[in-house]
Amino acid sequence: MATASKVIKCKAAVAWEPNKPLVIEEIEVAPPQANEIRIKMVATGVCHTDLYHLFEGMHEGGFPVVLGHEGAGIVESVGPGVTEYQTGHCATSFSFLQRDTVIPLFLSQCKECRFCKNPKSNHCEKGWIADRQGEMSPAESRFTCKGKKLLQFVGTSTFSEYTVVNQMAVAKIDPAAPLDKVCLLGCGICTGFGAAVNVAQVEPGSTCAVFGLGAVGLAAVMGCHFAGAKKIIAVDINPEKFEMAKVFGATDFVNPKDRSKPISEVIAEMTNGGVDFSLECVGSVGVMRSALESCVKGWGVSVIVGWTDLCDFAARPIQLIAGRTWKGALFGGFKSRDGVPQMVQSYMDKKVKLDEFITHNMPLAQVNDAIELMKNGKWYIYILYVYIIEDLQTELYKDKH
Ligand SMILES: NC(=O)c1ccc[n+]([C@@H]2O[C@H](COP(=O)([O-])OP(=O)(O)OC[C@H]3O[C@@H](n4cnc5c(N)ncnc54)[C@H](O)[C@@H]3O)[C@@H](O)[C@H]2O)c1
Ligand SMILES: [Zn+2]
Ligand SMILES: [Zn+2]
Repeated sequence: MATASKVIKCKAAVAWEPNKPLVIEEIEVAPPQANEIRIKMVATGVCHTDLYHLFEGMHEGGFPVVLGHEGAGIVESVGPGVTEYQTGHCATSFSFLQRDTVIPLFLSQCKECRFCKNPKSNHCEKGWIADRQGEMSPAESRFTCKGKKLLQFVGTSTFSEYTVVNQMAVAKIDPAAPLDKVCLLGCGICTGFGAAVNVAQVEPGSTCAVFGLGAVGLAAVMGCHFAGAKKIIAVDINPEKFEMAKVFGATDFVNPKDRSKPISEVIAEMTNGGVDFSLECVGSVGVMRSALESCVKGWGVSVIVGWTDLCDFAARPIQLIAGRTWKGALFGGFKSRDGVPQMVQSYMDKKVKLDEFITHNMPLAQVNDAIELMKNGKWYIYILYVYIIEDLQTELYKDKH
């Protein structure tokens, strides 16, 4: 491969500092080192966690950084020690056909640590998250721009045409899967769906409430429906989200702004004392409490999915003594390298929806428009690296679309 072992110059959206628009820059991407894979990105989504880092997180050491962490791409080259991922050897433009298609992961699965070996957890202790959670990026990076090191957000950085990721954080997927859809499985969809199916373990015939209807919450609604819940109450302060929630299986809709009572009381009245399962997909400590209080005493389970590391949260001990369980879930409880290819398969088998989450297609150059749309609650945003797709569409996508 002509680019292997060489520094690649390409475009990336750089966040130089918090609260400022991203800047499209030419960056240098170093070749992969031992156990690393350099990936040519094809498509990426935007997740609220990117916005959280840019506008709210206050991670002083977290800039300059290349954001983006739910993408899909093609293996361009691999470093020493990488044997499971192929780059192909054909020099023609058709060489992409022979290369592995992959989804980079913010959560690693080394398959060797005690957490990876324990089926009860998906918290690998080898990835960046183990000791750099406060900064949201590993200390090392393969990116530079104008002589400065750029951090790789959560070890991935999908707002770049190329990125380098450790093989323990890369999922190899079905090469027939459309990358411009399955990229969404890199974060939000697995997070919400798995929180319902793997972590809450929603049961057939049960009642559920999902708070927050961004991509994560909509995926949680889809998970509740997949698991056979009979009543799924969708809660959001933006009523425009309800039509979309219906598509994924929501049966009832509550806008807290229309109610004078606490939402937990409204839900208790709708469900004879509270739901069996509730999921918080907002990232607000007040909503977390409300979701817990919306669960029925005795057996109700509430799962925290929304992300915030800036505040403490509170509840009365009696709420747990009364038999409720309060849990949290990272990446929907999926062991990442095992779970993502399985979810890709579920999409290919039409068991989970992805296309319905996509509201906008944009080139990387419009990344700031995408961020604005998401800030304004325009559902899910999806960025397409059109210039790369143009290269590939006659190869990868022929006869498939
Ligand atoms: N735990 C994990 O592994 C993980 C992974 C990815 C994302 N997240 C987090 O999940 C959360 C949701 O992500 P997203 O991309 O879907 O975000 P989003 O911004 O698209 O959606 C959030 C939704 O919550 C609604 N909302 C705001 N305040 C509300 C309130 N008081 N009551 C009800 N609804 C309210 C908004 O209108 C919006 O529809 C974020 O906090 C994100 O950081 C967690
Ligand atoms: Zn995310
Ligand atoms: Zn591990």
